[in-house]
Amino acid sequence: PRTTDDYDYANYHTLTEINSFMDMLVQENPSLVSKIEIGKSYEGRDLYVLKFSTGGTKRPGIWIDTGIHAREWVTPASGTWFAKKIVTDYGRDPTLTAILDKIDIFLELVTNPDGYEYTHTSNRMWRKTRRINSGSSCVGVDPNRNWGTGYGGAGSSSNPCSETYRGPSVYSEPEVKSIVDFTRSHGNLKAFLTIHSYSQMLLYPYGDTSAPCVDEAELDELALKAATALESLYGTKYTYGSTFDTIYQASGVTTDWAYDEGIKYSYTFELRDKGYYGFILPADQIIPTAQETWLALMVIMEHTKNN
Ligand SMILES: O=C(NO)N[C@@H](Cc1ccccc1)C(=O)O
Ligand SMILES: [Zn+2]
Repeated sequence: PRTTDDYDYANYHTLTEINSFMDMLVQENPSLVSKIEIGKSYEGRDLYVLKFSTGGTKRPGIWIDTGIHAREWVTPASGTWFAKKIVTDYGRDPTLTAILDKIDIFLELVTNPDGYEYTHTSNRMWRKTRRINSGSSCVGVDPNRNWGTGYGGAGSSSNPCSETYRGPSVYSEPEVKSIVDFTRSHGNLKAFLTIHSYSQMLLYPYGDTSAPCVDEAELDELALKAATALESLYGTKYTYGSTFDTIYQASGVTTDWAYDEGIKYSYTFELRDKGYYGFILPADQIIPTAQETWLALMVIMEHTKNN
């Protein structure tokens, strides 16, 4: 495709195609979109973040990442649609325009590029990074067990062959450490949204413990509003709650870390479906999934702007 208008949002794309989408989007919208490199993956690929900003300095920011788990293809596909939606709606949709006039949005589309590439070339069901684990024939670290809060807890594994292997040390994965460093140097993120699939859930801290987080009441009420908005489009039903209560114990996870960094509005989305297709969601569900999820994201971003 020569422009982001004729990019095929209704299909899955390679890393190369997603990278060229980002470059086209920046070229077409130079006053709104820029591309930041926050680091390199284990295998040396660039870790790119799209920044959507209408100006200012040190404005509050909202972080969204997709594709942290390699096989969860509907998430970078949805993220690409989100990116196009933002540039299309700015100046047209009053709610989105009001958000972007006050807050920056940071969107990392392919958060685990080594793993994503591997799902295209070798193993569609790959989840983890592609770190070579010394002393083991098993490859990869679970980037959703490598974060600081709760690192090493019962909801993660010390076995390199496990799909929830926590890694040799906290923040060992450059894909994770790059986000940690970016977040801390930015210092003014107000929401942290990490997008996974599948299960149709909206999860807030904590995953590592059953203990409620300080802001549980507010996060729960906001999750209800977001899930209700999502369901309003196509009737897709989400469950919501703390990770520990809603899905299972998980330690060293993104959302717990972000919350403990002081980013109150920290959620994990688990997109479609509930297991019928699972990670292999048909491409004809990409746009409906993105559209309904966007309604939930708008609720959370609006609340973040107003609080
Ligand atoms: O990989 C997935 N979903 O995509 N399962 C998530 C479940 C989850 C979600 C949020 C926080 C902790 C755990 C996982 O990392 O085990
Ligand atoms: Zn996942």
